[in-house]
Amino acid sequence: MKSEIIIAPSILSLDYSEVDRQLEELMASDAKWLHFDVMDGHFVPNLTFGPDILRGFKKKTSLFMDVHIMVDDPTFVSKIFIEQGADMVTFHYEAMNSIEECIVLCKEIQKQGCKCGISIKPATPVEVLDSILEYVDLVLIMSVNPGFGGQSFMEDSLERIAYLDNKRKEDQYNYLIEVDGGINDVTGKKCIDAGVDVLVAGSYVFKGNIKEKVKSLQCQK
Ligand SMILES: O=C(CO)[C@H](O)[C@H](O)COP(=O)(O)O
Repeated sequence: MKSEIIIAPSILSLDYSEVDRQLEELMASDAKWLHFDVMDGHFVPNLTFGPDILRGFKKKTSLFMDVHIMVDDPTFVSKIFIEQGADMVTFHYEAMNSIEECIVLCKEIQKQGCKCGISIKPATPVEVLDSILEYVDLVLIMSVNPGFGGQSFMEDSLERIAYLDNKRKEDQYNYLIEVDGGINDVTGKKCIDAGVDVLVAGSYVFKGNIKEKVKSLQCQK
């Protein structure tokens, strides 16, 4: 069955001097999700948004709020973003002590009425996630080292995506596969062919005509 690819523009690359105009363009585009990169300056070497920013965006748009927390304390941070209306919270395997702890947090997030994703950095073997796959709503493959927009896509991410897609078919799991980092019309197509459902794109979407850029990423799988 064919399904539509979800495009999740990352507000990391949004031009904050043009925020109203860019948000209007986004809402007029085919993008259904908005991707929030929350960074604490410690888990990754960059510092970004707190929950007030999410609350502000919620007043302006009904786009699905996809919150990726790159922080040392996902238990605390997930809670405050859920309180402000996150629809999906994705935390990092590397920020937790064990996969068992990840499963506990995943269930806590879902109990709070929010969908839960798990993410891994490029250096982490994808197989570490095997035992959490039955619980999560989404798996996010980082195709750059997290921290900054504008980096080049790591091609070996395609094997990791294909692994998750095969596993999902074999074991009849329902999670979405998302990829983030260096996504454009060329790398995005490769990811779709490998089995991805959600493309996060920052600099590609926000540099140029937003509606056209989103459209160029959108195709059937
Ligand atoms: O999570 C991120 C960085 O850690 C960003 O979402 C990602 O890098 C998107 O930016 P770009 O599309 O410019 O690569």
